Amino acid sequence: MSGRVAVIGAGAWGTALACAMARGAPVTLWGRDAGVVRQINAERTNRFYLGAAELPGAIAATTDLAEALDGARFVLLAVPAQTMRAMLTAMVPHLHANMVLVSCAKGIERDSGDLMSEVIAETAPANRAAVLSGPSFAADVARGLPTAVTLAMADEKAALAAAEALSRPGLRLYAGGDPTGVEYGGALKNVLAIAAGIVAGRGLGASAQAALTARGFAEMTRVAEALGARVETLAGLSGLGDLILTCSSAQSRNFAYGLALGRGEDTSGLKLAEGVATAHIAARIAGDHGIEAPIIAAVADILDGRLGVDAAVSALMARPIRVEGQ
Ligand SMILES: NC(=O)c1ccc[n+]([C@@H]2O[C@H](COP(=O)([O-])OP(=O)(O)OC[C@H]3O[C@@H](n4cnc5c(N)ncnc54)[C@H](O)[C@@H]3O)[C@@H](O)[C@H]2O)c1
Ligand SMILES: O=P(O)(O)OC[C@H](O)CO
Repeated sequence: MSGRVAVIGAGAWGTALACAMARGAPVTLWGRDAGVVRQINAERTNRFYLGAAELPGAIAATTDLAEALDGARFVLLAVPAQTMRAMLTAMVPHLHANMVLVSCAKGIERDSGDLMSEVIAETAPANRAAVLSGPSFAADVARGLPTAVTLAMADEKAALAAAEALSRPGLRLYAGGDPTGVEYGGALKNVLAIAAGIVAGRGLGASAQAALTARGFAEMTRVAEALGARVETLAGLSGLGDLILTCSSAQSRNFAYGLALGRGEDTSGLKLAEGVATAHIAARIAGDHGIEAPIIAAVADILDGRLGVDAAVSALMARPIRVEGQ
């Protein structure tokens, strides 16, 4: 399976993915902001989102959706999760049934509780859906640093063909047949990274941060498994791999958001932290299914202003003693 690639969304992740894809073939990059598109084409930079990184000449940026999608075999969707449905709806008139739509966003739709693959299935039912997720900072991928992520589709053989077609020097794709697990891994790690940032910002120590990450992994696995994911998927790149990355680095915008919360700083004006929009719906889904997810619930309560950081930490430490792994 080979073919031209279109990337939708000229923010940090879309531009970084376009850089990687351009190492194999020409790529079109759609952005909604004419100034950003002009800068990419004329100056080979996207300063607001990627600083001074030099972008390859093989990227053709455009604000015209029809032009971006024309002749594309793979369409990489790199817009925020909460805008995915509107984006796809605008794309529908320009789609052909042979295009594979690859969600590269990490989040759960706030109003519906839908995963991005479900949003694709609902808005573009004639197209095959794939999800791409794993430990990958845009700045690293744009520079061509070694990165490995998972591409999952319901049909694992199709996923393998797509992973082969989209792997590039520096960007290695593993194939998977469990899109649900890959998506819950990517979405929930953002919520847990906010929690890890809070712990760091409050100065609670490296031991607490490690404990939070390990218990967060248990929680993420429990939630995803109850919703149909395979446990081994969560132990892979898109679960554990991404959790380790984002729970340990202030380069993560979700961690940075939590850091500010923990320090009592203003969070307005910070860059996109997808976990903020996902926390509440993730906590609700867990509650509706009777799944214990105390860290996710605490993050939702803190973000909604129902609970202070110190009270949340005390409540987590005071939970009944239980057997680990149950
Ligand atoms: N940045 C990363 O390192 C990274 C890595 C992996 C996955 N992701 C995921 O990719 C997704 C996008 O993140 P990002 O880092 O590119 O965010 P970003 O804030 O850097 O860029 C978002 C882009 O989406 C555009 N956008 C915003 N609202 C839109 C709308 N209503 N319609 C169309 N376009 C809209 C913005 O103009 C911008 O170009 C997120 O789900 C994120 O979790 C990001
Ligand atoms: O900056 P974050 O927190 O959105 O994390 C970026 C990527 O998801 C890391 O894999």
